[in-house]
Amino acid sequence: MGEGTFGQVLECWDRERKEMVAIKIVRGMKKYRDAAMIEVEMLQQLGKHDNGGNRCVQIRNWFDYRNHICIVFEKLGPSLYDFLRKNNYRSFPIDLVREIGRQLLDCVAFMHDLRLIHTDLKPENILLTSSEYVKVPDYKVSSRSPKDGSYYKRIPKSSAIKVIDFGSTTYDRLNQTYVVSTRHYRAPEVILGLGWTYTCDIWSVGCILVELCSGEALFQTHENLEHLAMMEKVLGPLPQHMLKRVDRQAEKYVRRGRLDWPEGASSRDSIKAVSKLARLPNIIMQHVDHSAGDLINLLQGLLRYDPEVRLTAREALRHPFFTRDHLRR
Ligand SMILES: Nc1ncnc2c1ncn2[C@@H]1O[C@H](COP(=O)(O)OP(=O)(O)OP(=O)(O)O)[C@@H](O)[C@H]1O
Repeated sequence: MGEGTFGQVLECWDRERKEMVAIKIVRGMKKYRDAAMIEVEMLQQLGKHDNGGNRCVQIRNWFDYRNHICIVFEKLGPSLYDFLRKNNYRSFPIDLVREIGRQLLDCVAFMHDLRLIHTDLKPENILLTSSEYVKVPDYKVSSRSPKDGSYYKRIPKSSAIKVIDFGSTTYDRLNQTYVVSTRHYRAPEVILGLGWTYTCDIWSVGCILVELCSGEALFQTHENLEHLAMMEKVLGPLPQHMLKRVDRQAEKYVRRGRLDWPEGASSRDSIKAVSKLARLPNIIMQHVDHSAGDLINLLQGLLRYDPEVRLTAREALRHPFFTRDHLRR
């Protein structure tokens, strides 16, 4: 069902419970075994508190087989990333983004209440609970080639999702500075070495929601300076007080109190990639017809540079994007 640096996930038949399950078979090396045992502990901790078990993937069991830790999970459907990819990176309808966003923030709020930080939220780690989908006509097809079957786009039948991959989940400790998150979803305070906490998950949620609306990752980059420049293009200048406190590693990205851009760029292509990005409201308005105003306002709260004033998961859940009566409009 999936593969990664950790090992493989296989679809299996549980003969005792008579159900399909997903078993993560972890590589035999010590560092992967250790990480797997932390994941088991986190999953058990989450499972104990997750009433109804519909936020995080449920662990059924685990065992050690020929030096491989094997974790047995309930079987879920495709990841949001797999779904987008098979759909030729076509965006999700806004009402689906809202339902997914609500569940994702509910899961993050639940984890944060338990003093846990996921640190690796991304579309690959959010699974639809069902693989079923419907095909609907795609009205935005004109600019795309129809050879990939693209007169239709897929919409999941159910919006139900669960979060997976608790291998990097950690308890909150003051001022952790090691690098976390997968690049595209990494918060500015992590890149700048300013120390991070719960709100690094909130930044990732902001990036994920934009991606679901547009179909493409917001910050497609592999370099720190280019990444920060992309953030400034989409969200405006980084605050002075953050640039002043950067650590030794990140000093090279700052000159005279501002980002060393475009002077420090590694290539012309890099400058081009940054300059072709639009401001956040424009990105959203290109893809969303209704509720764009509410969504933009929510995203501006989730993607605040200063982690101290970034929305918490509970605050985000109270935002009008989620609470307004959308059916009555
Ligand atoms: N319960 C499940 N049901 C269905 N598919 C699953 C399940 N758990 C994992 N998968 C699939 O296996 C993939 C890898 O699983 P997971 O993310 O837990 O491993 P990982 O250690 O995070 O791998 P990496 O860090 O390299 O991404 C997932 O992206 C998903 O496609």
